Amino acid sequence: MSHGSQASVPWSKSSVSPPSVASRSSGSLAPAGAEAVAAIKRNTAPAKRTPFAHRPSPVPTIPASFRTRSLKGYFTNIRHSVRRTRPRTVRNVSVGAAIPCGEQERTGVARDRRPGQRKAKRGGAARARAPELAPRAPQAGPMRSLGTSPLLAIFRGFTYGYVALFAFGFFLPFLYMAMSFVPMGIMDRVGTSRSGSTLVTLILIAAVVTVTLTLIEVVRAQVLERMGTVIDEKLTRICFDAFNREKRGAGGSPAQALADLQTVRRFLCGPSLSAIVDAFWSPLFVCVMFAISPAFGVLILCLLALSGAASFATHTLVAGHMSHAQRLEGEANEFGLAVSRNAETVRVMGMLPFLTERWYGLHSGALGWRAAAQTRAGRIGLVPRMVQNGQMILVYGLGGFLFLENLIHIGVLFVVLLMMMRAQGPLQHIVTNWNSFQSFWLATKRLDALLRSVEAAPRHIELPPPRGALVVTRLVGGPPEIEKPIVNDVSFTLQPGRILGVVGPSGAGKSCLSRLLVGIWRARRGTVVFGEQDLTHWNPDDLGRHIGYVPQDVEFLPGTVAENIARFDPQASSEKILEAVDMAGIHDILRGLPNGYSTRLGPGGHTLSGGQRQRLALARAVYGMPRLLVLDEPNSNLDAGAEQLLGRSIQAMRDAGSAVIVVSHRISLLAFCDDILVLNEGTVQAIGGREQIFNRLPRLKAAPAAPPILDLAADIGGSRAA
Ligand SMILES: Nc1ncnc2c1ncn2[C@@H]1O[C@H](COP(=O)(O)OP(=O)(O)OP(=O)(O)O)[C@@H](O)[C@H]1O
Repeated sequence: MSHGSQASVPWSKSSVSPPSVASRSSGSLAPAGAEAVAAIKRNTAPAKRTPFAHRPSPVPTIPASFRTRSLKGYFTNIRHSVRRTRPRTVRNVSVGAAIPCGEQERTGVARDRRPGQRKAKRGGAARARAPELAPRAPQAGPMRSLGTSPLLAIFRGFTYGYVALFAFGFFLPFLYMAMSFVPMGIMDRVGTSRSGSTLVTLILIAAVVTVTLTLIEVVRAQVLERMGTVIDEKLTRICFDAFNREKRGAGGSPAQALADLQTVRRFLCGPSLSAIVDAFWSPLFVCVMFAISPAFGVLILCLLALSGAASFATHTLVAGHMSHAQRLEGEANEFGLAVSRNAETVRVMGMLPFLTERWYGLHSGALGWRAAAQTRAGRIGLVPRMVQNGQMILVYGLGGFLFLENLIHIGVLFVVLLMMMRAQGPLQHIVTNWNSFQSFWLATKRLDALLRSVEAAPRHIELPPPRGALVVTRLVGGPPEIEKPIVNDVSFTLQPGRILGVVGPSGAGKSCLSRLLVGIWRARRGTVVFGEQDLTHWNPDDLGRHIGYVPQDVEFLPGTVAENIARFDPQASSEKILEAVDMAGIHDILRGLPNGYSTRLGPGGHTLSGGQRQRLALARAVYGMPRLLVLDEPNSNLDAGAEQLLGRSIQAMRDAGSAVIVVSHRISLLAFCDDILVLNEGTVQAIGGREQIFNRLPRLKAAPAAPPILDLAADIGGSRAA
């Protein structure tokens, strides 16, 4: 049986003829694909819109007024400061990082391009020369120099906004003071003169002050909220993008980066910042108290010192307990998530009781440390709390004594109480929320490290589409987290229009080699040159469009089948998606899905079988007809018929001029390969043409040219038909 014959698999759900991959090379769609295109076009309105394109749900977007003038005068400052900072921020933060912010900076750096946008001129000198890399000045180490901190550069954009907040903070104390004098006036003037008009005047003054205070507080909260939104908008995509690229020493996870961003945003735009601003004016209230009577001044200073010392002692003495608790909480959460991920296996093998105990051990450990911390903090805070609860008595007692000594007027006590609250309030907030200040500082350090790592990334110039061989020279590499390289001294050249099969025993390093070839890991030594350019010269997003990759463990992202095939490209055309489907020969799978191309995948979506996942992953890999296709065990879950389709797909890709690498344990797939590389313990044991290797290695030679199971399947089909 020839390889080109169609596979008929009697037990498959639909006996759809595999698409005619031969017609692909002529540029026309295969019949099945053409039908589907026609069907899609019939059901599509407006005509220009692709049915696969992501349709955004009507979620509220950031109001334009957040970036434009909405509250005249004050907001003008913020808007100007943001606009003035934008170029600097872009230069500092996102150069070379290929951040998909949609802004094409004029830095000469290759940015994300939408499909359809033209690349630089093909061929010529650009192709022949190695690209000029313009490395940035190294900026290792988090928060090494505040002056060069990219995060600070972003915050600097809000200088005027923060100055305005500070100015608000200047007026507020006077308004609070004015408020505090009103009850004193009522007691003093109205009490002695019994004048109704004086009372009305004082109440009117109080009303005006109250309205002004409330307005200022509301405006201040709104200003902070809007600044927070702008900070978020400027940083969210950078953080998400940077963390999902290489982890350049920043540590953590994407979720951590976004959580850090939330922490920074909440701090800078929440009550903590207002407390800092207000705290600047606390000395003014203390001075007023000193002016009323030095005794009150000393009292407030003593109270402040006591509460500060208690908070410092609490934070210092429970820090160890809290860090133990947090570590165990993290471990318990991770363990719990791992158990949930493997819930079926856990249940079926009766592991749940043991795992519950293990998880509870971690969880109760965390609880224990927290309880110990709380007990200790409670003991330390006992005296300050008592003093705080009794401070009114202290003020009244001291005030009564001073009144008896004729040193103060009794009505002054209202002023003193209010001044005390205002002086203590912000400082109290800072000390009681010291944890949020610490979290802010740590989150800032991590974000700064992340942004510096983005800055330190090499710049990439736009390269023409790769044409030419994949040349691997003395490649050494492996997982970055382990010191010893897995792949050692591997060299080979793969011309376009060839299929290389990589075989070897389990653990030989085949998957590691695949990862190095597609650029997931960087080579420690040696080079991988693709289309006359070293892989490291490419902007990863540009390179990705020329590479198709099917990993060993296939995962799909939350989205429709079509979106997953189109790699979530919002500009994907129906034709391109169908071309990929056609090339991978998965029409039968699509017909079996509840909503065809619109079936949702990922968590909560439709569950595909292992074989279906691999075939769909192949469609995603061949989307856009990449020049290099690397398939890591793409047939491990396939039946013989599907394996035949896979073989035909890779041959079609080869015929279209792609270089194809197939890692496989199954010898049957090697029949479709032109060359074979045998890997063992990370090194090349043999490499050459298929027949040559078959002749050298008896076990491979024993493999038939076509898988026998296919004949068997055909026989079964034939006997059934008869
Ligand atoms: N991320 C990683 N971290 C640490 N070690 C790894 C990592 N990935 C692979 N290894 C190690 O590298 C070696 C080669 O693994 P690799 O997955 O490349 O083997 P393979 O030839 O693909 O095996 P198989 O055919 O079983 O998939 C193994 O010993 C494995 O433990």
